[in-house]
Amino acid sequence: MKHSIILKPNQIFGLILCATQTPRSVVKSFSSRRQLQFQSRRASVSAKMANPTVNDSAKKSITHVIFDMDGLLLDTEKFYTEVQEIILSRFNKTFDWSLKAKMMGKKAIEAARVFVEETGISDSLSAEGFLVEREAMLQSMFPTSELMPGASRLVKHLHATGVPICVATGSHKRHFELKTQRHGEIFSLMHHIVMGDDPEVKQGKPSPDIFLAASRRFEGGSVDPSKILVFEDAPSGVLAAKNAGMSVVMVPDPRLDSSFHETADKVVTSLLEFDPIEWGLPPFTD
Ligand SMILES: O=P(O)(O)OC[C@H](O)CO
Ligand SMILES: [Mg+2]
Repeated sequence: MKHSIILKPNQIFGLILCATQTPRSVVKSFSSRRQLQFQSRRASVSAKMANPTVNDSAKKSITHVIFDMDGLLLDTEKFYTEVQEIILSRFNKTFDWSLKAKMMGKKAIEAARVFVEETGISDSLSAEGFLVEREAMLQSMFPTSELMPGASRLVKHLHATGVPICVATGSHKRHFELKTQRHGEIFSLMHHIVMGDDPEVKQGKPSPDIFLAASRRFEGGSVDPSKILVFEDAPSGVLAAKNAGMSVVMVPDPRLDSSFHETADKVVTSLLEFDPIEWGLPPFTD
């Protein structure tokens, strides 16, 4: 008897993109279904292709936590927005949140390609040229980075109660150093930090590379992704966590279209709103 598999158009597109961008992940995709979420219409992140929300018993099995950095622990997304607005104004164009949603969380060169192509300025400004142009502005802004509300409280709480924590950021090392120079106390509590220019991070978010690399570096070796809770602000980051088989709490900027919320297992307006009990983690005592 013949068997046939019928895929929807967006699933076919997702598989093609997986095959061209992340061959290692494609192998996993057929057993997990999650890879089908990898891409969507117009190569942007889609919240419509959402995973089912994790059930209560899965939530209670969380043992480890991974934090995103830009826009989640640190209020640094505003710097990227500002320099992109400045550069686009030279071309009499405006920057908006639909473009922001496609760029945020990604590795610099990957976000840069999205920027010049989506705005139609690639004939005048290359992705590499864009990165050079914005660099001086960013270097002056990053040292002023501030923590997001609730970041210090949550990181200190998890560390104090013995929950292993780490950071997985698309930001590369040079920028990481500038952004965190006033926040050594918080970042020193992390067991490890994986950055976008790490050799194990072949593809930026929404590839699962960075979260899987982070999961392998905890004390005692590789941690089962189903026991890991990720905190993210970006659509590409939420998708990366789901592609890695992890649970994810999203803390989105209120200007981000709410359709991007659907992929997350939980959405909170601020880290202050997060309740550890819901995930089987030690309760706050303050
Ligand atoms: O959100 P992060 O920490 O992965 O950083 C990604 C880029 O550096 C900024 O969008
Ligand atoms: Mg982020």
